[in-house]
Amino acid sequence: MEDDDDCPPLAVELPPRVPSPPEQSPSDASPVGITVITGYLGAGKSTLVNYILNEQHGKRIAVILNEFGEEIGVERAMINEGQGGALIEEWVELANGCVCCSVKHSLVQALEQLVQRKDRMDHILLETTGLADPAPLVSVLWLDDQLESSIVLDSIITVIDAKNFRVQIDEHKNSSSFPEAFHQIAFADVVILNKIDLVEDSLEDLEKHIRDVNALVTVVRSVRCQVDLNEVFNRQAYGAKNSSHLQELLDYSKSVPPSRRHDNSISTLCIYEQDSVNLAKVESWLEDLLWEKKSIMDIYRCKGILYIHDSDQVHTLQGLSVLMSDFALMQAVREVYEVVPARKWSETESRMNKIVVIGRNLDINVLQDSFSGCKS
Ligand SMILES: Nc1nc2c(ncn2[C@@H]2O[C@H](COP(=O)(O)OP(=O)(O)OP(=O)(O)O)[C@@H](O)[C@H]2O)c(=O)[nH]1
Repeated sequence: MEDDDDCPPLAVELPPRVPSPPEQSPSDASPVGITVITGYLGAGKSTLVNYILNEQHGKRIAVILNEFGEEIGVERAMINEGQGGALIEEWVELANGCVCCSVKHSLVQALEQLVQRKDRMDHILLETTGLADPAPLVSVLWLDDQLESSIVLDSIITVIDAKNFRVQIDEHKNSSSFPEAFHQIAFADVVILNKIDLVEDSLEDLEKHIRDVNALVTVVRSVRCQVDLNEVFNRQAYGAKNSSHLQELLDYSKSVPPSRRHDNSISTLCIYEQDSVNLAKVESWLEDLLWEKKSIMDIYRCKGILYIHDSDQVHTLQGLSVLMSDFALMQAVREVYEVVPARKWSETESRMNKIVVIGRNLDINVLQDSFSGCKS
């Protein structure tokens, strides 16, 4: 375990600009949305950040970068703060390792610094290093008690280099491993399929590979990450109130036929159950699924709608699996899931449970049967 006291300061606090607005307590206003930008080395993450900062969208953006020790300043130097475009209110760099592995405290500290002045920003972008596994990071942003109500995880965007992805798919076609990029796709709410100017063959085929991994993801094609910014801001991918969007996604995923894949590939499956379920049983099922790992299945993420016995509310479910080793500095992050009432069932809709599961070695029979055990 690292000793935090020996570390250099991890977050750089900049002096306030003049005139300083009145300090605001984090609970004073609505939470600030945060978008996590992930993607393989060189995919175009900095290009996306620069594009967002320089577009005329009227939002004041704060950016958090994470880099490894010797690189400090490199990423920052590559970011163009924008002239007449978005205003960057704060810069915070995180040193001493990757956000996802060991610097949870400094990330929370950095975010706390930002939210102290959240009246001066509308949105936060967090650009991760290329090899980052987004899961632990997402769980910190999503569920950390210290940050609760100050920030809200808006979405995860994974930038993919279309040309490189094509090569990776071809290389892994006959092997039992899968491209690292697949892992980042599994956690994404939006995939930006970037550098399409460098690809001559079918983009549909690439999109199909992406959707085979994650049937819930929105795919946007781009050159130099020039995307419609409505795809970036206010997606509320983790919002409990976003049940109608979730419903659309679930209905969409139903229409995606399961394709033939290697047994160990990452894929999406959907569980359906008509009968109402018991909330406590569902929670214990989720804990088994996400934490205990009793089977060979590796669940990365799940999302769904629940029909809870004795409740007139549609409940939404979001779950995330994070390896214990990722939590060297964290405690009590055992159950990384959330089940919350979202809205009343309408008279016309048929009540049922639908859960999309994204993971590796998925077995629909095991998932379906074990969930059926939650019936009330
Ligand atoms: N041809 C082409 N080049 C692009 C496109 N998008 C980005 N690039 C270039 O690709 C290179 C890498 O882009 P970056 O934005 O630095 O990628 P990154 O993901 O931030 O890279 P790391 O920080 O090293 O992980 C740069 O030289 C960009 O100019 C694109 O759509 N087409």
